[in-house]
Amino acid sequence: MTTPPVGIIMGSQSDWATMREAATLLDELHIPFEARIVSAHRTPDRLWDYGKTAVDRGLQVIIAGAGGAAHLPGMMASKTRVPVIGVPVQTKALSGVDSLYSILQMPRGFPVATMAIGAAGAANAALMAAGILALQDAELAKRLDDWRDALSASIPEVPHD
Ligand SMILES: Nc1c(C(=O)O)ncn1[C@@H]1O[C@H](COP(=O)(O)O)[C@@H](O)[C@H]1O
Repeated sequence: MTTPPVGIIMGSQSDWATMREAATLLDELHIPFEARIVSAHRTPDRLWDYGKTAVDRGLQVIIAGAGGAAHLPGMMASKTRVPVIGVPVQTKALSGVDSLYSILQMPRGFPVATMAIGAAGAANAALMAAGILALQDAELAKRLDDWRDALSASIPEVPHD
């Protein structure tokens, strides 16, 4: 089976409600992806394998969502040079600021491109992945440009009730 260019990974099934936004957008843009539950804390061997094989499998971008002590995106960035886009999942206790800071403050050398907290961040992660892939794919570039134009065109010039 051929590996899709994008891997969406998340720390728990409970993150899927957020990460589904990324999946929906990738679908809209006709970008193949795989979705997996991988946790640095709960399934460290799975994280290790996923990161170790990412380049050879042909993954081009990894979107990683996690909440709370959100070490998954950073650990994945430690294990593979495939670009990792991090999505801080909103938490009940600390509103996702915990997730945001856990993902954002990577030490020099192992970056994670960190999005905003929650569903909008997940959607933007997909658009960021699309932008990266579009550098090498003219047809995708056209679909992404059209998607952006359609969004701009949908924004009204004046407010209404
Ligand atoms: N942050 C991480 C990691 C990790 O970073 O490896 N693994 C699970 N989790 C997070 O724990 C939260 C609660 O998980 P449960 O809902 O399963 O209790 C989730 O948001 C998940 O991302």
